[in-house]
Amino acid sequence: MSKPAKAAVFSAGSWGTAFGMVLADAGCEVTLWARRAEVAEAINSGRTNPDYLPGVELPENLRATTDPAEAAAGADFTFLSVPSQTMRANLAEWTPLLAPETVLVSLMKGVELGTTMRMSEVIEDVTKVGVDRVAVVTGPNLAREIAARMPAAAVVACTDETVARRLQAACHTPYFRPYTETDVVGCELGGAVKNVIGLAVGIADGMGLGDNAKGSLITRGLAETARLGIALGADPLTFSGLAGLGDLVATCSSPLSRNHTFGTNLGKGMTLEETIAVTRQTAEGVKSCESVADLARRHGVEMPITETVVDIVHEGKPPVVALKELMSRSAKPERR
Ligand SMILES: NC(=O)c1ccc[n+]([C@@H]2O[C@H](COP(=O)([O-])OP(=O)(O)OC[C@H]3O[C@@H](n4cnc5c(N)ncnc54)[C@H](O)[C@@H]3O)[C@@H](O)[C@H]2O)c1
Ligand SMILES: O=P(O)(O)OC[C@H](O)CO
Repeated sequence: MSKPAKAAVFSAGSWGTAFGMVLADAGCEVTLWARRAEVAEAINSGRTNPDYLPGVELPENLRATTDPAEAAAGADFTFLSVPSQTMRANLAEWTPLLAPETVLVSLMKGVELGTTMRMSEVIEDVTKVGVDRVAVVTGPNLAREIAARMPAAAVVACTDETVARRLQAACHTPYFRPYTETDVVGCELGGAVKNVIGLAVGIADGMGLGDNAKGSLITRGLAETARLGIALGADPLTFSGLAGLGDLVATCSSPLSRNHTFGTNLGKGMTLEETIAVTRQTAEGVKSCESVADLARRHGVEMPITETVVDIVHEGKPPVVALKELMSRSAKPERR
């Protein structure tokens, strides 16, 4: 019998912990890196992470440490799950500690501000590891549902399909069904842009605009995601898969989505400051709406919903004004 794969997960937030459970259930030996000692202690002694996944009993083969070197040692796979905007600084610190042949896997759904890099690009840039050792896990995967072992499918993407297959085997459980992909660009853009569209749908829900508005935003949101993807060399079909439509539907329908909830609060009339104050976890779209809009402008791609989210979230434009402007844009064919 081959020995279990060793997995390091940085860090012990909602998704890092929930995905650590998936890996442990799939038979991996898992070490989570936690930023705070009390989180590591609660995981090791109480088999729980009360700050991020209250009420969830964690498996025995999942342990935690605050020592990044201990977490990284000998890992076949190193999973990265921190806020996208801190990834570069975090990884610069962890790079000297990484196991020599480890596959680096992004669990994150964001685009870096300033550079407009996707997370796999940031990983390659900081570690100098080749694309064939950098992978992505994405799809409709709300952490709380996964932690309750509710069924979900996902995509594991790497330009090297053999690596994607190894990763698939490492995280396949009776409730978590990963499919392989080689379109890393499309998978990452699907994940990052759905957070922005999730904010837009949340705003519409908060304003009480109804389900036709929701269906319209999801569909047109997917259209602008695909336009950006095509400009960046992604396969357009990726956006009708789990990383595109699948994740968009889960995010835009669920009260568990932090991005959707953030938008709903804004749509109900909370100020940005009030909304930030009641948001305890990472809502990536709040920052990534700016980097996605920047990326689109650099490539001459029109993303009106994304631009509208930037206007509301960062420019203080009232949602009713933004809605009027979005609806009165010049008429055009659906496909072009
Ligand atoms: N939660 C989900 O349902 C889910 C599902 C799929 C993907 N994701 C993605 O996973 C990534 C992480 O999200 P999350 O939900 O786990 O967020 P979270 O807010 O629950 O956890 C963030 C983690 O990052 C750590 N952290 C925060 N600032 C840090 C810093 N400066 N340096 C080091 N560590 C820091 C926190 O201690 C915490 O452990 C995001 O990109 C998100 O889009 C989340
Ligand atoms: O809670 P959100 O909005 O970050 O969404 C979580 C996952 O990305 C859904 O797949």
